[in-house]
Amino acid sequence: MKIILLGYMGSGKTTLGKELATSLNYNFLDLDDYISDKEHSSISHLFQSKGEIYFRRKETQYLNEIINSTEDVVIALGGGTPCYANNMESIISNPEIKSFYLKLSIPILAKRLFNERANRPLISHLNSEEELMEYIGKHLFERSPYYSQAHHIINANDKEQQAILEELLTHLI
Ligand SMILES: Nc1ncnc2c1ncn2[C@@H]1O[C@H](COP(=O)(O)OP(=O)(O)OP(=O)(O)O)[C@@H](O)[C@H]1O
Ligand SMILES: O=C(O)C1=C[C@@H](O)[C@@H](O)[C@H](O)C1
Ligand SMILES: [Mg+2]
Repeated sequence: MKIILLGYMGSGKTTLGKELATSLNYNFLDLDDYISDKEHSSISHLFQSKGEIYFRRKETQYLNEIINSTEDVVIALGGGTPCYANNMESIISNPEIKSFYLKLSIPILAKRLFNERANRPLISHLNSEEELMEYIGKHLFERSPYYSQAHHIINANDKEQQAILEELLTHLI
């Protein structure tokens, strides 16, 4: 089986994905790290040097490579992965995959991301938490229709990592 965590930047996909994989004794794969390794470049540098369209093409290519493999794995997607090409369709139509949307409110995401925005090329130029909140609000509005197609929607607001992990596990065992 493959378990996919998806959601906005900063929603905890990478952090939680590692924990979930350990609990299930599965391998863990972070799609952003996978792209960085394959392309020998950080995501920020890839955006700068080759542009977002190139990044999105590679993101879809590597997503398909991973989901068509045979191993049991927990996969943390990039924040935008579900919203490009036919990525969400590939995920929900595959009977081997269970997907989870980690849903968080705009103010919580903004608070979390403000100090971590440097490595996230879409938001690194924003100068205040208010500006970031405005950006996230608009962006989430566009992305929610994709995220909401996940098999399960997990309300992750104000929840400790352990509580979210336990909730995910109830859907898996
Ligand atoms: N349940 C939680 N409560 C509080 N903080 C959390 C929780 N889960 C993750 N975090 C923190 O939120 C930040 C973002 O988490 P993480 O990098 O896992 O998000 P992500 O969804 O993988 O983001 P991206 O899409 O940009 O890769 C980190 O600083 C992490 O420690
Ligand atoms: O939300 C997005 O579009 C992105 C999120 C990150 O995980 C990276 O995949 C990249 O910075 C783009
Ligand atoms: Mg991540």
